[in-house]
Amino acid sequence: MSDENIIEVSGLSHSYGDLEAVHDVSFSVRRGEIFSFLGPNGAGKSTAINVLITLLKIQRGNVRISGYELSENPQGVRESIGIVFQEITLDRDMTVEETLKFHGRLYSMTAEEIKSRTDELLCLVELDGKRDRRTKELSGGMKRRLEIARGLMTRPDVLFLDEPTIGLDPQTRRKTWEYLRDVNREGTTIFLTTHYMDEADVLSDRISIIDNGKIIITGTPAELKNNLGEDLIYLESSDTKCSKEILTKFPGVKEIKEKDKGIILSTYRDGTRILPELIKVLEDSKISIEAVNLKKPSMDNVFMHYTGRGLRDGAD
Ligand SMILES: Nc1ncnc2c1ncn2[C@@H]1O[C@H](COP(=O)(O)OP(=O)(O)OP(=O)(O)O)[C@@H](O)[C@H]1O
Repeated sequence: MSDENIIEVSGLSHSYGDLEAVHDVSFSVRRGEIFSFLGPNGAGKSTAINVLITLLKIQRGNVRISGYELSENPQGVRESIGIVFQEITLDRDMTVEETLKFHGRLYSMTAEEIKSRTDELLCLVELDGKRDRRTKELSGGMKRRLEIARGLMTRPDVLFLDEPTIGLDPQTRRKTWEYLRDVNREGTTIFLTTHYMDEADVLSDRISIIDNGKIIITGTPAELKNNLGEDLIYLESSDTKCSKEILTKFPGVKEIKEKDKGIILSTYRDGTRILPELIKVLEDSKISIEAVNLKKPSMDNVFMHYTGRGLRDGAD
């Protein structure tokens, strides 16, 4: 395993009877990154994550996490990971503090370690003031934060989260993203599955789009969007007609339309790269630029491009 990669997966497949839920999936996660599986319901995300966290027995392929080969040493893998499940799995009658302490004892942490880690994590997820509350009295967002804290009790190398913000309201989702970023800044690698495009987009260092059990493409959110090309550039200049004539034949420009006081260009390649070149060409022709706007494709466009269909954003 390369030191850089904390998770390495190659040729992973998993079937339920005749149904192949995960098909020949390969990817790696670098130490310290936030990596997401983005795909619709039924894409195979939970199946894949459940194999990685040792809940499902590996059928085909190789998985290496934190230096442990999953098929040879599932216990080693278990000890190096933390898990936050899709469903709330808290004991309703335990208090916030008891939840973390119980987890620490379960994993044979020393009393001293349990106390200091509990204090640290309750501060991190801002539940310090709720220590003595029973978990059944917490809001959905607080429960999720407590589960994240519990997953971090043993200082895992990697925290796995299956749909971390499912069922939460938009504001609580954003707050949860902030906590996850803080956790990541502390040095924990994060692997998550999501069907929310905005979640994958704003939170991840890299994303694998998964559909029908297969990884369609992997990249940073910017790479995935930039690769699509077809950015839209709005440009107002001192001479609209002349600008249009000059830019029609410009390499990378797909189409030009006049709009409002200027022109709109759609591009074949990354608009951030074409834009400075366009500006230079116009300025060389003594045309001055008065306004510019660049619109990048969204993750919706990316998903649509690679899978041929849409994935509802922000919906359950
Ligand atoms: N225990 C099971 N037995 C049989 N089929 C299953 C089982 N679990 C999942 N599947 C099927 O495997 C496929 C992948 O499901 P999986 O839950 O991995 O997808 P997902 O992307 O995580 O979706 P979701 O977010 O809805 O859980 C689906 O067709 C699903 O119906």
